[in-house]
Amino acid sequence: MIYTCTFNPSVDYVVHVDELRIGELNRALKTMTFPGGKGINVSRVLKRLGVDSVALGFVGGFTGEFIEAELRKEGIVSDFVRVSGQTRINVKLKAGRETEINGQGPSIADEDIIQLLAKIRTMAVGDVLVLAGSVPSSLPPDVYGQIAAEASRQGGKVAVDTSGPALRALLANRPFLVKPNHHELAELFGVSTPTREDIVTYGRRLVEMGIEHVIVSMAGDGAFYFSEEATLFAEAPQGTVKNSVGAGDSMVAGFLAAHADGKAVEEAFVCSVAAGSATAFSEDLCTKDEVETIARRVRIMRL
Ligand SMILES: Nc1ncnc2c1ncn2[C@@H]1O[C@H](COP(=O)(O)OP(=O)(O)O)[C@@H](O)[C@H]1O
Ligand SMILES: O=P(O)(O)OC[C@H]1O[C@](O)(COP(=O)(O)O)[C@@H](O)[C@@H]1O
Repeated sequence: MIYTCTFNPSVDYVVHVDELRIGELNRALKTMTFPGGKGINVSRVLKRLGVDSVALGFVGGFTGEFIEAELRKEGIVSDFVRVSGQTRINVKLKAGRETEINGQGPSIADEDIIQLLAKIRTMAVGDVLVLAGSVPSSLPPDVYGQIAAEASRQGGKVAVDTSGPALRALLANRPFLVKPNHHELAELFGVSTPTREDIVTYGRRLVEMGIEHVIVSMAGDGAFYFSEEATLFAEAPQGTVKNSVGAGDSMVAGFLAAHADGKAVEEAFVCSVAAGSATAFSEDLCTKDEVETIARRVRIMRL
């Protein structure tokens, strides 16, 4: 089974305006509301690709209830810990360019973490735990490390999509998959504007640190895959970007879905890139048909 864990879920409120006028009244052309947060997006894309998962994490308030209800509608099993605060609302402004305002999220108490750990203890050997998204500011950044260590004790494998201190703290646990974007990778190694050579150097360094699969996404500039056996590069498929929120999460789901299906890494990487771009070209997350259509256009280069 694949478990996704979102410490800081969100209701993603997408607002389209023709032009953003700061300091004035703006009227939206269109608004949309989605259950969000990185692990939740991974669960939603996995479902669309025909793979079941259980969504774990912390939810609270009416926004938390919205997320649970939306996942139920999509046939996704969730087993969240209910916290006393309210799940955040993240504003995604589309005014030609994309601007995001992500909320802080509720406080998580020690008892909430204990409840989550109890759920992790039910994982079986070979299960995958996806730890994705930011850690609420009330928690120490190494909290993901504790959760990852518990998953490993159960014989589970850990996939990671987070950034900053939380990502740094998790590397010691040798996750089976990490998917930073190029900015997150550069930050990890203290570089401000990474060249492609830097990305290859640091991607390979993560492999040397014991990480089995490393995917580095670069939005419209393509993506790299690194493992002990291979360094691969894929150009980003061409298309019109409608909403790139969740593109990175879709990459994680695309890779895991193909991997769960026993596909070779090249094919899993193609599925990952296709899922990322299919999401970027959609209002919501990608569908299976869109991923399959775009996958036919993805060309992999072995370096
Ligand atoms: N402008 C774009 N054109 C085509 N594909 C895109 C575009 N933006 C994102 N993608 C796809 O989504 C993937 C993840 O995007 P990225 O923005 O790097 O991730 P994150 O959301 O984690 O920052 C890319 O590797 C690519 O496949
Ligand atoms: O936990 P964070 O880093 O604040 O990110 C949360 C946001 O990221 C998303 O999961 C989208 O992530 P990506 O665009 O990186 O795939 C949104 O649904 C959510 O609003």
